[in-house]
Parts: sequence; C-alpha cells; structure tokens
Amino acid sequence: MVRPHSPPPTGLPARQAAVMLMRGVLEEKEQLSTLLGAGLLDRLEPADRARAQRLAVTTLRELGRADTVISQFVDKMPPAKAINVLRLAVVELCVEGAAAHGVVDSAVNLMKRSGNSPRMAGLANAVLRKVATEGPQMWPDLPPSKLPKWLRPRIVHLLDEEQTQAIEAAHQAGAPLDLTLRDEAKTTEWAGRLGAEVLPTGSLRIARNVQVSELDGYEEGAWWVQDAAAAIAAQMLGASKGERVLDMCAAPGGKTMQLAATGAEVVALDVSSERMARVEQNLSRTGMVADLVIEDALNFDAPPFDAILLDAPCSATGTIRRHPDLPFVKNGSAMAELCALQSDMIDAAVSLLKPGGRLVYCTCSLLFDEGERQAKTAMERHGLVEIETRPTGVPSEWRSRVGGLRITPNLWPERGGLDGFFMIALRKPE
Ligand SMILES: C[S@@+](CC[C@H](N)C(=O)[O-])C[C@H]1O[C@@H](n2cnc3c(N)ncnc32)[C@H](O)[C@@H]1O
Repeated sequence: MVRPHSPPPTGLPARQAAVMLMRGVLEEKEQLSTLLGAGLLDRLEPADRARAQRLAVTTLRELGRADTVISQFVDKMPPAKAINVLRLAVVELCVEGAAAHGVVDSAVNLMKRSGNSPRMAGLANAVLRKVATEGPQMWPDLPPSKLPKWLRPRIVHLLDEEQTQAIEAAHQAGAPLDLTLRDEAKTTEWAGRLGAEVLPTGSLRIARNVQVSELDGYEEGAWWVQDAAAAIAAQMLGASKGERVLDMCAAPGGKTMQLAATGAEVVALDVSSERMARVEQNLSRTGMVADLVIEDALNFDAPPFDAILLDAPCSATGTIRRHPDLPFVKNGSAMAELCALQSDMIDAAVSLLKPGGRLVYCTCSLLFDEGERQAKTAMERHGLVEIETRPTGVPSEWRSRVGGLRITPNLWPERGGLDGFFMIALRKPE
C-alpha cells in the first residue's frame, strides 16, 4: 500500500486542508469561520475548498465516534499531529462511504507530509485497512459525540440527562437549510419552486445539499437563509407598518429583514462594521430598507422606539449542530462577561423603549444563565410583564418554565430539528 514514489493520490489538497482546519480548531482553538475568514483555503480550487470545509465540519461533528473506532485498533491513541489524519480517514470511510484505496493512500501520504514518523504512516495503513472492513458496520451503533465537560452539566441542569442525550444526537444529525420568505403570501409557490417543505412556523426547509447562491429566487432576493427557530423571535415582536422598531444586535441581518418586511421603520444597529456590511448586502439583495447604525448598543441614544428586538451576543451553544467546532474552541470562561453584557443590553433596550413598548429578548444559547435567568431578573429589575404571544405553528410544549420559549435542537426530530434558542416578549410598564 505504501508506494513512496507514486504520485500524490487525487483529493490530497482538500484532505490536507481539512486536517489543517481541524488542527486550527482543536489545537489553536480558533473557530472555523475565523480560519476561513483569514484565507486559510484561498489557494485551493473552489471544489477542493468546498470539500475541505465539508470534510472538516463532518469530522469535527463525528469526532467522538471516530475516536471510538480508532481506539479499537490501536494500543495507545496516536499523538495530536497524527490523530487528525486518522480521524478524517475514518469519517471518509464510515460516513462518506469513500473508496478504501484512495482514503488509505491519502492518509499514509498525509502522515508523511505532516511531519509524522514512518511508524505513523505504517500505523495509518494498518489501522485504516481494518477500519475499511469493520468500521462501517460498527458506526451506526456507536453513541454520538458527547458535549464537552464545561457545557454538558449546564445543559443537564436546564433540561435533564435524557434530553441532553437527545440534543447530542441532534448535533450529530447536522442541520437542514431553512429559508425565510420576503413575502409569506407566496409560501406555497416558493415551496413548489424550491422543492421545499413548509414548516408549521412558516419557514421553508430544504433537506438536500444545495449551493445556496444557485437556488431559484436567490438573485431576486425572494428569501434569505435563516434557521426556523431564529425566525420565530422576530415574529414574536409583532412589528407593524409605521412602527419605529430597533434591531439592537442586527448583523448579519436575518431578523432585520423580517422586521423590514412588515413595513415597520427599522433601525438596525450593530457594533461590528464588518458584520454590518453583510446586513447592507442582505438588504440590497432582498430590496428592503433599514437605517443602519454602527455603534455600541450600550452607548446608543435615540428617540424612544415602539418595539425593540434584542438578539444578544451569547455562547451560541444552540447552534452547535451547524457549528460543530464551537464546543472545542470555547471553554466557558467568557460566560460571566457575556451574561453581564446581556443584562446591560437589556437595561439599555428598556431605556430606549416608549412606556408600554415591546421588547423581545433572545439568545441562540442552550444555557439558563443566558436565557431564562436574564428574562426573569430583567422582569424583576424593570417591572416588565410578559406578552403571551402565540407565534404560528409553535407547539405549547415549547413554553419555558419562566415564560417565553425554550427551543432545543432535539425538537421536531422527524423534521430535522431546530437551532437552540430562548426567546421572550416583554412589555415595559406604562
Ligand atoms: C447573535 S448575533 C445577532 C444576529 C442577528 N440578530 C441576526 O438575526 O442575523 C449578535 C450580534 O451582536 C453584535 N454585538 C456584540 N456586542 C455588541 C454591542 N456592544 N453593541 C451592539 N452590537 C453588539 C455582534 O456584532 C453580533 O452581530
């Protein structure tokens, strides 16, 4: 199998780049989006770039199962420099069903190129030949990757062990593509044109792999990509034509577009000019308008608003099924600072609301401290009262024990799940 003078196997650049991405996440603790934004894959052909990204994401998502398989065939887990090559190859064999010959050849080649000893190249050859024959049968019965130690007990505390395991399974399953329509009256038409499922909440869901920019309606801005759970928060605000509405943490603008589509006068604010550029692009593609303000929400001053949507910065632990790198790059050390920022932002939002005005607070987090606790303490601090909204298609079981909605990735498993969110609609006293 090891042929030192043979040409590099096909697909090697994508696999090498995937291993580089995994190393960036697992060893350097950088998010995939940061590594990609820094141009790590820019030298690759577009097809290789897409493949490298897909391989890295799948391998990170399947890391727990890949390690279990590897551990069956080695006495001791290989060192960091070698293990990612093996993990990638195991995922290609067991998840992607790739041909054993190419995968094993590439892995042996990659071992050498990434500065591993000849012994590791030999080990890759021996282990992967066994994985090629036994791995795919073992795979379906292996438990999904567990959440990391800093996060798991917090989720068990909010929910319970059983639901936490269901969330881990949902993370393993990944996420479909959800779209929000600019004109909801055209839901049936667009579902037909896109071959999409209409979810009870109104989002369109596409389960197959697609290139977003090549889908019907992309150029004309008929829809935008937005997880179905994320789309519920803006609906809860109940914005209407002529109201002055603030989207307080707006970028990249999914909720800004929903609010603009109601005919409300929307001010979209975000502290990041780079991220605000995406709001601008999104609005221009969909042909909608909002006043864009780049400023720290804590310093923002303006005449009072009828309604405010605060989609606060958070741990993003509700989005792990889309971003399987998150559990590896975070360790919970930012939590106290984030929670303090969320609470300051709620105070700032309340001060910008008219008496009787509405606030929707939401976070794409699975943590009580960033969701239920923030809502509860804000209600006590400001005398806010919950507005019991009934967003279309939302089952009553999603209601959280402190009010609002607690949405977790294991909900709607037969439909492909949802991102995790907490969201609540509140009214400022008159
Ligand atoms: C969860 S994201 C918002 C997602 C957005 N609402 C959407 O639906 O597309 C949180 C946003 O908060 C912004 N942010 C963080 N700190 C901020 C601050 N102090 N003031 C304003 N925006 C802030 C971040 O730049 C980020 O874009």
